[in-house]
Amino acid sequence: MMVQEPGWEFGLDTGVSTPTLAMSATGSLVTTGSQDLGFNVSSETRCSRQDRVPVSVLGHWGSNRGQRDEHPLLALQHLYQHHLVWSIQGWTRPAPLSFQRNQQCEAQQMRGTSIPAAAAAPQHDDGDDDDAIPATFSRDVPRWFLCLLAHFLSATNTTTTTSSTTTGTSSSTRMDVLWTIPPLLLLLLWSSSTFVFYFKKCFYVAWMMCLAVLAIPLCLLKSGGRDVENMRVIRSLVRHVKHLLGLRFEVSGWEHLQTKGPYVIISNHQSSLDVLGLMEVLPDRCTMIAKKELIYAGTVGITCWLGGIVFINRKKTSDAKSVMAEAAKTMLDDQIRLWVFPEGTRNQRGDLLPFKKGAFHLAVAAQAPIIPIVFSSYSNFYLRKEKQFNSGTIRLKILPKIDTKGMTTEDVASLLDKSFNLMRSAFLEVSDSVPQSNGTRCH
Ligand SMILES: CCCCCCCCCCCCCCC(=O)SCCNC(=O)CCNC(=O)[C@H](O)C(C)(C)COP(=O)(O)OP(=O)(O)OC[C@H]1O[C@@H](n2cnc3c(N)ncnc32)[C@H](O)[C@@H]1OP(=O)(O)O
Ligand SMILES: CCCCCCCC/C=C\CCCCCCCC(=O)OC[C@@H](O)COP(=O)(O)O
Repeated sequence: MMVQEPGWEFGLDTGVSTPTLAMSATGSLVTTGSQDLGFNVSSETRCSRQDRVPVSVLGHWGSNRGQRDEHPLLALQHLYQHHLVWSIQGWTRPAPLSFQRNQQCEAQQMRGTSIPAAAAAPQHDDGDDDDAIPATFSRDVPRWFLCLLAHFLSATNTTTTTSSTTTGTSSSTRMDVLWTIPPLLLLLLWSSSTFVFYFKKCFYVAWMMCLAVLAIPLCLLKSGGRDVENMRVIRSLVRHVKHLLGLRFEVSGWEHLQTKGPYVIISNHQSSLDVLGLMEVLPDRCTMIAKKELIYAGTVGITCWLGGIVFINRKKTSDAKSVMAEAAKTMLDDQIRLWVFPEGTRNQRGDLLPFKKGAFHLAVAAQAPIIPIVFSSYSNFYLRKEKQFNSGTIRLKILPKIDTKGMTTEDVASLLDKSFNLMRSAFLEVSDSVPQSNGTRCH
């Protein structure tokens, strides 16, 4: 029996230095039910390199390797991995195309006229192992993505078309689409580091939001409202997230956190991922100073509020100063520790930003010691510009406390300088020795 599935028609724009693949879901992918995947290329494809050339891809799923009911994705994967992507890359090389795979393609069985005859397909064998994935494969995400999108579009088209006629066919196709999603994600995760980057980032935010949904009632049950003790709940909820993102922490200097009473922790700030390291070492009765915008971060914002986080308006120094003066009093009254990011913003430039003065005023006002904590550079696993988010190790170095007893506002500048210099050399030291995700050392 000949089964017809909607399919794709690909156009390869060869007029630009990096060819892009355009596609539409208007073509037909015809399954013959009796042969291996077949490809077909129109004759004009081979001559008009400057034009948008239609490349019709014919294939079938169902009878590949004798399995009529093989899941479409397997056939699709087969198609992408071993034929389509390879062939399209082949197009960009001086060698002739290699849309060969199935010379027996039964073009005459195809529906519609937009798909050219099989006889026109160039039958070039470049001698490479068909199963070998090209080196540029993983960097070709957009093409991959378009291919996969084409599959979705065509499957959706089928759903729409068939649903008006047969409800049974419609629901089975819809099931096909649903079943395609998880392996599709796996395929993209396996093939594209850019996709991994966005996926991990979105996952991180979404997961934290979900955890916060859980944290809100737990905090309310624990303390009945806003309380620094809620940080214990938040800490235990967040601690596993590092595993989900493939991150490891190596902490040194635990003994320096054994200090009794209130203190001010200062640390460098590279990304929102710092929250994971922060929760790794967060002492009891410790909360943070954060920008006020964070309170609007949905469930995370509410959780931050419940955890007693002190929100400051960075744009209004006078407001921020009075909030911090108030915080110094609360520190002493309620025996609270405060974590401040003295850089005042996220920074991933491979060095520390000059410190703001608030944390040092705070410590002096409360006559509380400062405990610096340094996070090693994330550049061995996380590069925002390059869209890289691999697995990696983060070193956390807890430095000895710096006493502020007897200090006044006059001493703030020198206290800041001393802290900055200590943290900067610790940052360079821990970042230098941190293992790369590929096993080498970061320099
Ligand atoms: C289940 C899932 C739930 C997940 C929950 C996750 C929870 C974790 C949350 C983690 C939160 C992390 C948040 C991180 C951030 O938001 S970082 C950004 C916010 N933080 C900061 O900005 C802190 C650092 N900034 C400062 O300290 C600044 O000094 C500030 C107070 C903001 C003022 O800013 P600015 O004017 O730009 O800075 P200056 O340092 O130049 O100060 C100007 C003059 O003011 C004097 N000053 C500053 N502070 C004080 C003070 N406290 N008391 C008195 N005077 C002060 C300072 O000396 C300057 O004057 P002079 O130049 O010395 O005359
Ligand atoms: C309505 C919903 C809006 C959703 C917003 C997403 C909220 C983020 C959710 C989960 C992330 C988990 C931890 C959040 C804590 C991040 C704190 C942070 O890193 O803030 C950045 C701030 O230090 C400096 O900001 P800038 O670098 O100056 O900018």
